[in-house]
Amino acid sequence: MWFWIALAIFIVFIIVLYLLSPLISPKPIDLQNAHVMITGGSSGIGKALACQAVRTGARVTLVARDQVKLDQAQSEVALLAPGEEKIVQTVSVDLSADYDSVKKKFEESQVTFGPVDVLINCAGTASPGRFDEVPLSDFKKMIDINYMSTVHATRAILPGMKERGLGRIVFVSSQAGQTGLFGFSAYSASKYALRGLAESLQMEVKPYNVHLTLAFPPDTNTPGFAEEQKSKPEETRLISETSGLFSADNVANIILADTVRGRFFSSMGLDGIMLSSLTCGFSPVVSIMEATQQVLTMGIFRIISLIYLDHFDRIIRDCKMKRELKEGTKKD
Ligand SMILES: NC(=O)C1=CN([C@@H]2O[C@H](COP(=O)(O)OP(=O)(O)OC[C@H]3O[C@@H](n4cnc5c(N)ncnc54)[C@H](OP(=O)(O)O)[C@@H]3O)[C@@H](O)[C@H]2O)C=CC1
Ligand SMILES: CCCCCCCCCCCCCCCC(=O)[C@@H](N)CO
Repeated sequence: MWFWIALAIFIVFIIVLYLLSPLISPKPIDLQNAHVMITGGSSGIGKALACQAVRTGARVTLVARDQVKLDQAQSEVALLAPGEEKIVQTVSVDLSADYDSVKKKFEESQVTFGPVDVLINCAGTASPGRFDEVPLSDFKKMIDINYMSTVHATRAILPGMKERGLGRIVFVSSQAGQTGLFGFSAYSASKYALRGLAESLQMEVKPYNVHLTLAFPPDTNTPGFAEEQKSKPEETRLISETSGLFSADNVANIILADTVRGRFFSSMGLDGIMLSSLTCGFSPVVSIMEATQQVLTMGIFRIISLIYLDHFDRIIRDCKMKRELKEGTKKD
């Protein structure tokens, strides 16, 4: 009897929350004719995001350093929107270097395509390795490319969004920006930095109807991923593999859908969703449903995480043993 009363109260509670959700969720934005600027748009997840944005009717600016790769991506993406009108343009700039040139080039790109409605910060790179083997310069490189590029691009675009009282900004972090992992010391730190930035900034810009989305992809099949596989410690590879390998299209579709809805977290896959709930901390709330789910699942996800942590420790122990055995037989 009491069980059924409790269950009924719980169901009513969930229904009330569900009805209240629209009160705190931002209004979805319309991508039709919107100007979407994508850093890192010439490759991998960024290029897949550009394709998806164009399919939904947006005009897209691709930003990266290498003009050859940009031109190649531009023609690929433009094929998706047959017609006379130019819907893809490129900007070649090193986002990590000099803010003034980023600002100038971004201003020029808005003369032709209009003010940026959605800025997606996807430019980034990973150089995995053990803490004491990664070149010291790579620690700075990760901060410059993964973090400072995002600061520069966002700084150049945000004033316009605040003035118009409309905008979406995406930071592409990583699951390695939610938990530190073997071999990702330099990379993880730069991706965690994005979270601090996103939470601070979201609080500042919410009154201007600007919404941030922080995306946490797992391993994703891209040229960047193929490159990092070459130097990745075996431990890092095995640990990352638990979360699966996603296609760039799959990741891009989820990020874009969450951006349109103004969700703060964008995660993919079961592990990704569990990890986001577990590590939601003090992050902004945009949906009561999401908040309820976080509250109800946090404890159980912590228990599950202990099993994962133990599994990761075993991987690391086994790899160490295997290496020592190999070195031992070499000496003999
Ligand atoms: N692939 C994966 O497994 C995962 C990736 N991520 C993150 O997603 C993002 C995209 O990754 P992915 O698609 O694999 O990467 P790719 O290496 O395939 O593409 C990276 C893009 O960023 C651009 N870029 C790099 N540095 C700069 C710079 N200084 N200034 C301007 N543009 C730059 C590159 O162009 P150019 O070199 O010409 O400048 C390219 O367009 C990254 O931030 C990555 O950390 C997160 C989780 C998993
Ligand atoms: C309830 C708790 C669930 C816990 C699940 C934990 C799963 C951890 C797997 C982490 C995978 C990290 C991939 C990083 C990808 C990346 O950023 C690089 N490829 C860089 O390009």
